[in-house]
Amino acid sequence: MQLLAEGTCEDCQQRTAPILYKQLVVTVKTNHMAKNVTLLTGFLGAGKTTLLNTLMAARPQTRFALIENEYGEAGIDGQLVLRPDVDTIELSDGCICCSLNDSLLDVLEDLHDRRESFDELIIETTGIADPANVAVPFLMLPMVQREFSLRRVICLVDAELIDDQLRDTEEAIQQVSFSDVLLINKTDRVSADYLTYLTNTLRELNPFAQVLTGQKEHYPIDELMAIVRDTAFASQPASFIPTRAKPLLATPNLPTSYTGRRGQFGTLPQHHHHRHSDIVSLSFRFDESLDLTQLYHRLTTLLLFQGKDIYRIKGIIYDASRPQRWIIQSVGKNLTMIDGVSWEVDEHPESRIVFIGKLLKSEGFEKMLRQCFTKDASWQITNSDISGK
Ligand SMILES: Nc1nc2c(ncn2[C@@H]2O[C@H](COP(=O)(O)OP(=O)(O)OP(=O)(O)O)[C@@H](O)[C@H]2O)c(=O)[nH]1
Repeated sequence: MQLLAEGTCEDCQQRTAPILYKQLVVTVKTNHMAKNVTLLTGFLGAGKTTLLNTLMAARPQTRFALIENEYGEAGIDGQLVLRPDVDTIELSDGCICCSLNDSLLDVLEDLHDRRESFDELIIETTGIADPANVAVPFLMLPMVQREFSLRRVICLVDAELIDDQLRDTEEAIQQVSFSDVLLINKTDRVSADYLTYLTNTLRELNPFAQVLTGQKEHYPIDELMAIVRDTAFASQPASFIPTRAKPLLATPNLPTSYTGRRGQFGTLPQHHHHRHSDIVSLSFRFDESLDLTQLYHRLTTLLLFQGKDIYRIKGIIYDASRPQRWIIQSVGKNLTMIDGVSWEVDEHPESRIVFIGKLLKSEGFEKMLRQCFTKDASWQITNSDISGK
């Protein structure tokens, strides 16, 4: 060990506090280099991508890397990210809290290899992810901790639907109870009294979280950013870590069975694998034109009669009678359709649509979509039962 009187950070060329041993200089340097990580969670359709776009637009100088996880096969979310310069890594057809946990480590290793190309990392989870499981590598693997500092877990909460979601799904409870910040979104859809009730309910469920409110285009970005920059999550004393995380962190004996993954960041214990009971995603992809008006009417009817079990519809639609792609979305019974960018001349237009809900069966959806095709559609169907992943 080399004795030093003082250190100079090679990255910022500023003098550090007097440091005695070279080992300590190394520690200071690695802390300096650790990339800040923000985990964005929240139930299906709560507004994660909407907030993400606002956050990134508000900080044009920051070079973001983004991990976009969606468990539908269709790969739609990446297309909804508005800043074209963002280094987006899409992990589709599974959830990084369980089936794709190893893939998350692979992506982190890859990002570490090109760490000079970005300043901060944002991870948008799927709407049914357990954020505690996504956080595990950042809290338990020393190699990951050294390179990535999980600063905050922000949970988007749909003001209108969260009450039902908390009643009906374990996933919504996990998300609310693990997060550091609960941002009640879509305040335009509820009354002020209801908002007060909701704030109290959420505070009871997670007394450690800061509760903020906001709506599309009016997010408390400064407040949110200040929180993101707050004390490193991983170094908080255990008493400040939300109750749900404690069993994970307090595991006295790590299981001896591992996934078998080989990589510089190590492996995760298998006991974090879990199932998303009953929630199914059906993904459809096809390259023939479909009638947008017809589709809109059929989806409206579908939501009217089956809305309770359909948590989310997302689609990018090709209608040959229109120059642009159309983005169709539903959350609860609210269906919206907006036009997106035009198809490029050399682009192969195709439609992708995903339905996510409780025990959905593909036959009915397939039949309905077939009825919306303008003519002779050739298409490909995939569906996946999340509970098996
Ligand atoms: N009325 C209203 N709608 C909103 C607000 N924020 C987002 N939305 C809409 O809610 C829908 C879902 O928003 P997203 O940002 O895609 O939600 P998400 O959480 O990323 O969705 P998933 O990734 O599928 O879980 C979109 O149609 C948004 O335009 C809001 O404050 N008010």
